[in-house]
Amino acid sequence: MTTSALRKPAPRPPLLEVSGLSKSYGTQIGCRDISFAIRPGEVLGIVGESGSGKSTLLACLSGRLQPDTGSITYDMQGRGPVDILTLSEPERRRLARTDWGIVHQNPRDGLRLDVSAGGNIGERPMAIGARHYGDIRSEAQDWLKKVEIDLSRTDDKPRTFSGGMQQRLQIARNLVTRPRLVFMDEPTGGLDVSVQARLLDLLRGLVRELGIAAIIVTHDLAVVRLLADRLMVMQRGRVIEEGLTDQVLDDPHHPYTQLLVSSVLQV
Ligand SMILES: Nc1ncnc2c1ncn2[C@@H]1O[C@H](COP(=O)(O)OP(=O)(O)OP(=O)(O)O)[C@@H](O)[C@H]1O
Repeated sequence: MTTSALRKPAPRPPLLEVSGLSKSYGTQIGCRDISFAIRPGEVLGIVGESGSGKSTLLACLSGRLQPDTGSITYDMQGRGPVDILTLSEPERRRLARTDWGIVHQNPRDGLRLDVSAGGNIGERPMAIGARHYGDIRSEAQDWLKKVEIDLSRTDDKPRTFSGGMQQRLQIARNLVTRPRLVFMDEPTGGLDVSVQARLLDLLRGLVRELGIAAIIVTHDLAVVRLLADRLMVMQRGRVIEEGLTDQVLDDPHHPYTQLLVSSVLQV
């Protein structure tokens, strides 16, 4: 056997690596000294009470907010790891269109309400070069089926949809181009409990099927229990506990995480 046959393949670099990220609003801490890495296909949950810095962190990661310090390195296809804070605005927008998805808590923030449901899904493939109308429409309809929206609604505008349908459409719009990383901000927030459960099942199936990495911000432990491989718990802008989701939830070490877990169990 040659020595090269014995050599182990080099470990794949993280898809996203965050180091020492901080953001303040004047004297108010948004998030402070956050570091973590996420690998391809991995789902990271971020939980914490209101005001703990989850949205600030997510906005910095997805390029919507400029952090004060720290670095965010993303493994770009065909280019390798780049610090996204050094990308030009057009480069960052292109990355957001091709490699990333962003699922907002309020689906109306992530949909074009006056464009048909099919058009909402077809826009992303078109933005990256798809031109054949028949193919785009049939792909849009495949996705409507996947997210359980009746095909008779293809040409209807999402403003005529229920909240749950709008959220499912937003998910289809984001996943149609098979992004490698999806940012989700309270994806089931504002929905009825029964609608939430179905949506969570659907999301879990899609994320696993497509092997997408995701960062999910929520205050709902049921969401992370079902979707996240790993969990970070935030309080007052800092990460106070992290680890495998089941480990953190079944054996929380930090008093705040213990409180969070026990308050859910008491409900
Ligand atoms: N635009 C802003 N200007 C000033 N302070 C802000 C701003 N946005 C957030 N903050 C402050 O930063 C801290 C973190 O807020 P952030 O919205 O990131 O928390 P969160 O965990 O996402 O809360 P929620 O779950 O309520 O959305 C809070 O103290 C908040 O008041």
